[in-house]
Amino acid sequence: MHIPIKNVGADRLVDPFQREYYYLRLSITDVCNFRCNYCLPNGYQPETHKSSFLSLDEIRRVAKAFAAMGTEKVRLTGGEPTLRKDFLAIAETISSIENIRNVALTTNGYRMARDVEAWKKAGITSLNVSVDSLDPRMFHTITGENKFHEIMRGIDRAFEVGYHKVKVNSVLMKGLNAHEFERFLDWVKDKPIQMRFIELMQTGDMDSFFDKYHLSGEVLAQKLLQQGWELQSKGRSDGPAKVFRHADYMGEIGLIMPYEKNFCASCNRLRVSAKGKLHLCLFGEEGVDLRDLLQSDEQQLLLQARLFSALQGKREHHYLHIGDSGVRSNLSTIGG
Ligand SMILES: Nc1nc2c(ncn2[C@@H]2O[C@H](COP(=O)(O)OP(=O)(O)OP(=O)(O)O)[C@@H](O)[C@H]2O)c(=O)[nH]1
Ligand SMILES: C[S@@+](CC[C@H](N)C(=O)[O-])C[C@H]1O[C@@H](n2cnc3c(N)ncnc32)[C@H](O)[C@@H]1O
Ligand code: SF4
Ligand code: SF4
Repeated sequence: MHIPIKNVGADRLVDPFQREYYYLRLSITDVCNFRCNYCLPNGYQPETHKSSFLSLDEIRRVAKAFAAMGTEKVRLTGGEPTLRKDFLAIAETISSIENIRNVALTTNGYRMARDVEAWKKAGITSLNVSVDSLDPRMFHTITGENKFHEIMRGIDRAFEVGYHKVKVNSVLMKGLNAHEFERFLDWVKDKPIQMRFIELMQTGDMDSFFDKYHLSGEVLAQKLLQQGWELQSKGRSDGPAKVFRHADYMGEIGLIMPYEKNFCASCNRLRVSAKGKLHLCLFGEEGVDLRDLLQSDEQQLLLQARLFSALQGKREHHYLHIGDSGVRSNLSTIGG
């Protein structure tokens, strides 16, 4: 069956609130080798009746359909995306798709020192690496892995192979790593690093963890403003961080504050899980299966029509402020 896309208005990804989607967060595996206490405290647990993760061809088809509808940036995430054996082929494939200008990666950095040069050659244009602490022991406590020095070597290596900027993610938690805030600021004084502090988000797997460790990003924003940091404006395919700059610092600071009022007003991103479900929001719904329309190149227009029609059901915002994280038990199955 042929669906005339133009006639159903499905050529751009626009939702009922007139938000347009330029940014696809594509999870390519649920598997992870870390055990971050806020994400997978017991490590990745393989499913007994597991369906496989999207193949390279399926990934190419989904990215092509999004690109045809205005997507200009694809972020590879997971689980730990770099654990996939065909990771380089995935990066190369996506970076060769017309209209995709930015192929970004979010990683725990485990393979970075060894592989970052190959990532660059394969077309990864920007790197976000998670570093929850600058203290090797605290890093181990939070992530379950004693890999701090290796990750730091990976960041140095990224600059050596030609990345001009690296973004570093840290979930700041009360009584754990929150006291490192100033230390992180000092760390980026002479480095082209955008240091991002992510507010802990409540997920279904958490019981008292959230109440015990959650730290409001608003407090950090006030501190930055008092210290002379200035808020910068954003581009249309930028993520949700509020970015601050300071004349005395080479690095930047980004604050990701999902509990802030109006956080979702500028939502510009959609997600596809490693098993091929479209998720309209990081929180909330079960997802819309796309896999049956990823089996041949000829299905692209049908796929686009499904994407557009699903998008019309997108909610205006998440319901985290009333403690509702929907079906999301942790963020590793959707890539954050
Ligand atoms: N609540 C919420 N959190 C998000 C959203 N997008 C990203 N995040 C969180 O922001 C954190 C950092 O995300 P990254 O994968 O580094 O990417 P990003 O900051 O969105 O993207 P860039 O601006 O391209 O660097 C992760 O913990 C995500 O879970 C979103 O739409 N909603
Ligand atoms: C799910 S991970 C996937 C990519 C990669 N494994 C990594 O850690 O960078 C993406 C981001 O989500 C963040 N994250 C995971 N669970 C979170 C939570 N409950 N609250 C806030 N951020 C979270 C992580 O810190 C990481 O920066
Ligand atoms: S945050 Fe990333 S590295 Fe840590 S457990 Fe989750 S998926 Fe793995
Ligand atoms: S929580 Fe949902 S609606 Fe809000 S910014 Fe994130 S993906 Fe968009």
